[in-house]
Amino acid sequence: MAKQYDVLFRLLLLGDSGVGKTCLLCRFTDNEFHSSHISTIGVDFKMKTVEVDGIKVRIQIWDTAGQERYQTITKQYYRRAQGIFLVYDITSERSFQHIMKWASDVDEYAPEKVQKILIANKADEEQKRQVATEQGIKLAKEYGMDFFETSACTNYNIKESFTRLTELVLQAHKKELDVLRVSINDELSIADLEGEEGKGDGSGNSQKACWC
Ligand SMILES: Nc1nc2c(ncn2[C@@H]2O[C@H](COP(=O)(O)OP(=O)(O)OP(=O)(O)O)[C@@H](O)[C@H]2O)c(=O)[nH]1
Repeated sequence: MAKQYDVLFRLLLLGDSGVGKTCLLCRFTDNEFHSSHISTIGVDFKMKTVEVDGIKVRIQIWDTAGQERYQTITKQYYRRAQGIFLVYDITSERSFQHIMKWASDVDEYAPEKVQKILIANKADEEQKRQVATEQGIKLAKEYGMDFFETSACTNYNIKESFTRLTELVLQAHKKELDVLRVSINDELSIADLEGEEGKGDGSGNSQKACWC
């Protein structure tokens, strides 16, 4: 059977509850947006294949609950991630301040080699903005991360930010690409999936199977 992708990566979305992690994921994978907020319970995931520099990359994107009470569960997923989106909401100064806490958790629980980018979501809500673009740029610089303002609502910078993180992960794992290369038949064992594609985390924890 012809291979459908060359390499499989795991990316993780982190940030406070309500910053738009689920909407970013749904916009990227399904080009959908819904305006209601149903908090993710535990973790959920979606898959998408993208082509970067001629390499077909299957990305498994884990959407975590931003709520404090799920953090014991969500931290267990950090160590298996190759790339992490740290997401805040430009209309919430609080979500921006909390990026430092998310970043320190990543330092503690994620692999050293993990690639990170900073996402300032809800860029369409200019009239409600509490965090200036310059503040985001400055913070990203301090942490050595790339920075994107995005809008899941208007589809602004969504493909660009997911593609960029995928590129960074590919660069970081160049030497191991041969090891990571998988055939489609190996997908389930290599990915060590906890559920089937599109069925959330398989534990029944997922209330929101990406309705958005
Ligand atoms: N205006 C605007 N609203 C957005 C955007 N992205 C998400 N939202 C809204 O923000 C709310 C929260 O979005 P979610 O994606 O559910 O937030 P989350 O970060 O996944 O939240 P938790 O699952 O609780 O951690 C919803 O009402 C979305 O419609 C955006 O880019 N612009």
